[in-house]
Amino acid sequence: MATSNDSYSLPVQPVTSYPLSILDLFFPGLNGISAAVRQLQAGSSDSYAGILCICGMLVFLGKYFYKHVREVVMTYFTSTIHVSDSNEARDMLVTWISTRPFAHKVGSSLARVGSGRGEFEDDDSEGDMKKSLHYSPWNGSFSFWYKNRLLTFRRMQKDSSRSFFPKEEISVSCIGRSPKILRELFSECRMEYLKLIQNKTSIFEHGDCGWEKTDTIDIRPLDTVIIDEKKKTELLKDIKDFLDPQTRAWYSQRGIPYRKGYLLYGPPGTGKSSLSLSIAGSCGLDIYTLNLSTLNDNSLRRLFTKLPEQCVILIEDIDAVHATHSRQHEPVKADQHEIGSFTGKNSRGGVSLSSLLNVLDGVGSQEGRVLIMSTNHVEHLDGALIRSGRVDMQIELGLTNRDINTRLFRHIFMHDNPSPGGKLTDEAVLRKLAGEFANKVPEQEFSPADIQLFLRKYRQSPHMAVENVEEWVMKTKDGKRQIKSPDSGQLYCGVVPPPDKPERRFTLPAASSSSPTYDFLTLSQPATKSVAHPELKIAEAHYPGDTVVQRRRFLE
Ligand SMILES: Nc1ncnc2c1ncn2[C@@H]1O[C@H](COP(=O)(O)OP(=O)(O)OP(=O)(O)O)[C@@H](O)[C@H]1O
Repeated sequence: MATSNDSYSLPVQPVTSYPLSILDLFFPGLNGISAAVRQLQAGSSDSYAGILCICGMLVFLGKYFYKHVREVVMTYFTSTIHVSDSNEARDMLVTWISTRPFAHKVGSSLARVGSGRGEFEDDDSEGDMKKSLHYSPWNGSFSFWYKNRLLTFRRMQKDSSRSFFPKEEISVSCIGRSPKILRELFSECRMEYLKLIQNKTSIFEHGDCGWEKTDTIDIRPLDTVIIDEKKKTELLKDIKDFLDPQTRAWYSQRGIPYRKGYLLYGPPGTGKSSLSLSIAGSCGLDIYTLNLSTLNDNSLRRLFTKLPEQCVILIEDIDAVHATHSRQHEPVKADQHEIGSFTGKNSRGGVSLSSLLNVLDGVGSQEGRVLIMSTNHVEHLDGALIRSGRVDMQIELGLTNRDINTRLFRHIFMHDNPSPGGKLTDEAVLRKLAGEFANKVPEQEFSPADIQLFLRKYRQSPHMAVENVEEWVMKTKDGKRQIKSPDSGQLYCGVVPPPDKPERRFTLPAASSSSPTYDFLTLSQPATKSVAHPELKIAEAHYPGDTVVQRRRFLE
């Protein structure tokens, strides 16, 4: 009986060998395998079990061998360059890799709809822009030849359990201790990338880990922003002069902080954002947009320290946050100078005015940056925020006058816009029509956005635009006329519905509530002022008694 039992089970024999126990510390599981091998040697198992044991042993040792040899090779015989997820070096490398034929053949790819950060476009979607697919190598590694050297590209998803957005680890390695070939590769990636983003403006927003590029758009030519030419030229000259390398030396020799600040102010739709984008593009600078209401003092400081040497920082609607408001007209309460106190969204405490002033021109403030702040209410801003030194130039962008109306007309009906009756090539006709149009539009009544919206409707026919403008003026003025509120005596403005939509009423929420998306049109609650930007799909209301600006998207 005892004999038959022996043939089916491996009697566990005590393993007394000391050295193997110590080895088990380094190679967990090795003890068990060696015991099995010894039993096999002792002839206590059948031949299949023996083969299995040997295979298991080989796999086990092979795994350790490969891991350690790889570690040794990677440490002592290769060079690697890593790129950070949020840095543009990553975009340079992934763009280069993604556009090489070998990248199209890798087994694991990341697919994205829309132009991503360096993905190559699917051949099948060529010509069809709608939801075009883009691919790039993902979660794996592959080798490729570059200048007769074998390089390895690795792109892996990091453990993203603690982050909402998956992060990546990207590197390129080569055999040999010199990273020269890798630097040559990066240099080529950079050159190609610069060519690709030529005539483009990159837009960065802040996320969990600092700045992230969210978009790359074509540079908006300055002549498409129609404002007072003198102001535009003066602004452009001032920024170009500031960016001149000699200016930097001049500033440093005199101990003047090398920074610039501008304030653009005026009613909505007068071109503040458009001018900022266009100026940045014309000067070859990227735009970093700052949303103060999502930040606290620490995150604001961190973001400013991570800004590149030369860039535009854009803070739009700076008056929409309480901390920037003038302290002269109101008693100062503990929380009153905290951004975010209105929305209550910033549970971490918001940004204080002192911190904001500090990052703008304190000791640790970034040199070389161009700050552009925009506001609809310059009168609300704290004097400290816009004092000389912090803001070097204030530019008012106002409602249209005769000159602007004429130029807006000419801009829309430029020669390359064919009219239905043939090409509008006669400059004299265009000049005459523009003059007639401007005569019919009252000055200081409409924003350039209003005028542009009207002209776009008739973009095929300048004649029709001139014919219909008076009616539009009357209707629009009617809609904008001020109405006495029966309840509070506050004045507020009605809002004009888009021409193709029936008027609908909605109730503005109380200033403190966070209301969902809703249709806009006629106010049923008094507000000091309300404005709709049909083009931007936004309605905004300024409440009496406070300076909160409510902006809400309205439905299509
Ligand atoms: N001066 C202008 N020249 C050309 N287009 C303009 C001008 N002003 C406004 N527009 C057009 O109107 C739209 C809104 O403009 P923009 O966002 O620049 O205005 P804004 O002053 O920044 O408004 P807001 O104060 O609401 O942010 C854009 O499509 C822009 O092209």
